[in-house]
Formats: sequence, C-alpha cells, structure tokens
Amino acid sequence: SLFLRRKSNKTAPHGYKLYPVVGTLPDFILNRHRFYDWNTETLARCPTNTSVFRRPGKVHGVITANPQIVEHMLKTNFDNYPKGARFISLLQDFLGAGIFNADAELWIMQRKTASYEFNTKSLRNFAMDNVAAELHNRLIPMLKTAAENNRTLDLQDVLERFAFDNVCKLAFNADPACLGGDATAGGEFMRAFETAANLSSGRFLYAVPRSYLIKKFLNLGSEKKLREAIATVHEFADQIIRSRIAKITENKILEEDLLSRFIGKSENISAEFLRDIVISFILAGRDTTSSALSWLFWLLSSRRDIEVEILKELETIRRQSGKSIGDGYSYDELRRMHYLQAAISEAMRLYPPVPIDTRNCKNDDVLPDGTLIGKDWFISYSAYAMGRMESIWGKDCLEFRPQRWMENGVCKQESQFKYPVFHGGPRMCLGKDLAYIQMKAIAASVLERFEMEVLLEKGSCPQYLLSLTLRIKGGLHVRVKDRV
Ligand code: HEM
Repeated sequence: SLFLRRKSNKTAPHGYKLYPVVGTLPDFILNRHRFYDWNTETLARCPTNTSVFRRPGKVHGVITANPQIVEHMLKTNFDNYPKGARFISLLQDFLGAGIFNADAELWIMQRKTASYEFNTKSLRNFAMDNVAAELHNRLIPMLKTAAENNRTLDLQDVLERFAFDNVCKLAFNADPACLGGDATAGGEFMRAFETAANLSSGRFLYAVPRSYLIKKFLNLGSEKKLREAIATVHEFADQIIRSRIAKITENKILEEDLLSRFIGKSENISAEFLRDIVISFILAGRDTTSSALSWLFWLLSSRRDIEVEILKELETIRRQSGKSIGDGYSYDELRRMHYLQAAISEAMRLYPPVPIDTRNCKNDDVLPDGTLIGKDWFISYSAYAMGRMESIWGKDCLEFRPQRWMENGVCKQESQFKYPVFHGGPRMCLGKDLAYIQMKAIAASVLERFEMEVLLEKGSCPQYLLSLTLRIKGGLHVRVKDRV
C-alpha cells in the first residue's frame, strides 16, 4: 500500500487537483455548495470518468461515474467494498446496527428477513392501502382546499410529510399524521428525525474528518442538538415497540407492518435492535420518494408537452377500467402506467434522490480501468454525475426526455450499474417496487386533478441542498389549480 500511495501521489492530469499536503481540500471547500456538479464536471474530463480524491487526515479515495467500476464495487468484488468502520461510526449514534448501517452477519440477517417480506403480496397490499388512504383522506383534500383558496404551498414539504407518514405506517404501523396535523407528537418525531438525519450526515462534510468527536465529547453546538434529536426519536420509537411486544406476548396477533414481521421471524431479538431496524427503514423510505416527485413536478412545470402525454396515458387507463377521475388506481392499473414510470425514472436520472454513495475498500485492489485503490480508501460512485455523462446517455444527456425509456410502449429496465439510482448488486434498494407504486399513485392522482404553477423565475433552476438525499433548497413553492 506504500507503493500505491507513492504512485498516485502526483497531481491527476484530468481529475481533482491535488495540492501538496492538503490534497483536494482547497477545491473541495470552494465547491462544497455545488459538490455534485463539481464532481460531474471533473469526472466528465477524466478518460475513464474516475478520479482520485484526497483530504487531510489520511482520507484518500476514488470517485467514479464509470458503470464498469460501479459493477466491480457493488457486485463482482462486493466483499471488498463494505460500508466500513468509518461510515458506520459516523451514523452509529442515530442508526445503531440497523440494515442501513451494518455489514457482514448483522446485515445478512436483516437483509434475509426484509427481502423475503418485501416480496410478499401482503406487504404490497398493506403499502397500497396506506398510500390510497393518505391520498384520499389527506393529500387530495389539502390540495383541493389550496386550489379553492388560491393559496400557495411548498409541495416538497407536503410530499415529505406524505412519505414520512407512509413509511411510519409501513415500518411500525404508526400514523404520525404529519400531513394535516402539526403540533402533534408525530410532528415532533418527524422534525427530530430530520434533524438527526441532517446532523449525522453533516459529519461527513467536516473539512477535518473526525473533528466532530471533540464537539461530541464536549456536547457542544450541532453535536448537542444531534444528541437531543436522537433521544426524541428513540423515545418515540421505543414506546411503540414496547407496547407492540406486550401486545404480541398477550394475544399472539401479528400486524402487517415490518416491526411485527421481524418479531415474528425471531422471537429473541432485543427491543433495542428492533428500534435500529425500524429507524433504518424509516430513513430509507423517508425522503427518497418525495425528492424524486419534487423534481418531477418541477420538470413537468416547464415541459407541459410531457405532462399532456402522462394525462393521456391516465385517461386511457381510466377508460379501459371504466373509472372516473379521483377513483384511485389498483396495483394492476399502476403497473400499466409505462409512460409515467418512464417520466419518473427520467426525473431520477437527472436528480437521483441518493446522489452519491460511498463504500470502504477493505484490501488493496485494481479497478477495471487500472486505477489502483489502497486499503481503507473510500470509493464513491456519483449517480448524479452518471445521469449526466455523455459517455452513458449520449449527446442529449442533459435533456429531460422520458421517451428514451420507452420501447414498444413499455418502459424498459436499465442496467443497475449504468443507472445506480437504486444502488445495485446484493445491497440493491429493497423498496424499489414499493417506491414506484407510491410515486406513481401520487403523481397520477395529483396530476389528473390539479395543475401546478411553480413559483420560480422563468428559466431559473432550483438549487439543491447537501443532505443524504437530493432536496430542493428552499422547497418547491406552487400555486395549485383545479383541472376539473
Ligand atoms: C425513489 C425512491 C428510492 C430510491 C431512489 C432509493 C435508493 C436507494 C439506494 C441508493 C440505496 C443504497 C444505499 C446505501 O446502501 O448506501 C437504498 C437502500 C435501501 N433502500 Fe431504498 N430507495 C428508495 C426508496 C425506498 C423505500 C420506499 C424503501 C422502503 C421503505 C427503501 C428501502 C431501502 C432499504 C431497506 C435499503 C438498504 C438495503 C441494504 O443495505 O441491504 N428504499 N435505496
């Protein structure tokens, strides 16, 4: 590994500029606010869309937008690229040993149970019912009221509340009622959850890695806030889990949610571990679908021609099943919305909800393009950069064009490694199908009824926030108009 360090110590000719001692740090600080675009520009210049990255404190790594390298790290050489101790330690306080923050046996055990359950019809039905209820009882009435009163609202915030309510139902059959209600215990839970997620992930962006430990030790600033937020999240979750365990012990009836399914699979699982499991699922399903939909609604606001195509598809499906606007769609009808599926996939190509994802290199390795990577280096693939690579998508890679997904009227599957928006290989997203069901149900029900006028200067493009997910900075403010 000494050899590796010396060999790649030179300034990379195309990639990130490496300064003596401080490595990539000066450019990293200058570009931190536009991190993903900086990655995209840099990687596009590199012959194999891959570059070495260095920060002080012995943080060395590789950032890539190359499908072959993504396949190598996520699948072919999976065992050499775990999440690793550094990643796990930063998120440990919040996520414990939940599926999102575990490697090896701890991960395998959760993955096994979860992937079995995610493939059951009963979980799918449970998820469908939850989405339909939230749409019918909360989202549609709320948008209707906004339209009647000519009020504007932050659609991203609304979609985040929807997704949070929804994933809490799925995870532990709790309804925090964040959409609609506000000053509730559920609202407090959601805010604390968000704070904990943002501050935990913020630990990755410290200019000097591990300096958060001093703040944590002294219980100062963001670390103090993080500790308090985590305590609130844990308290809320613990209460639900304890009462569920008591209920199951008493009457042996299991509910449909993930919590009951995990308890049903292994009886001697600790309450603390159950909490970790539940929190990881909430994190995974919380901001991802709302991020995708927010960018979709923004893209559609400037491409009415594409919106018209979606509306035509919905009308055809309604006509085939003899339905009217507002009736809601069955699983089978949602599956037939190929053009809508293509539009959502295309929105996520340009704005992937998880823009960059990182693994740790266990042992020295040579990547498929010949790049040497040393033990304990990080390796990140940027789904954001990959969606914008001409080498992958061609000359029109920056254009929003759902049609590129369509083949004989069907939305085609793209390779996981060219389009790693849901990750790939053995750790591929478990919620992909559920996410599409949810996103299509929301988009269809909202678009067929309402027209969204985005309140943003014409021609200007929303900025993104740096958090675990790609969110619109300042939200997505819209004026809602009734179509019917
Ligand atoms: C548009 C929506 C979504 C996108 C783009 C997405 C994307 C991803 C990505 C990139 C990962 C890999 C993260 C990592 O390991 O670092 C992941 C993992 C995961 N996702 Fe999703 N996700 C979405 C929705 C959901 C939903 C709704 C759920 C379920 C409630 C879910 C459950 C999971 C789980 C459990 C994992 C961890 C899998 C493992 O480590 O084995 N996701 N997702």
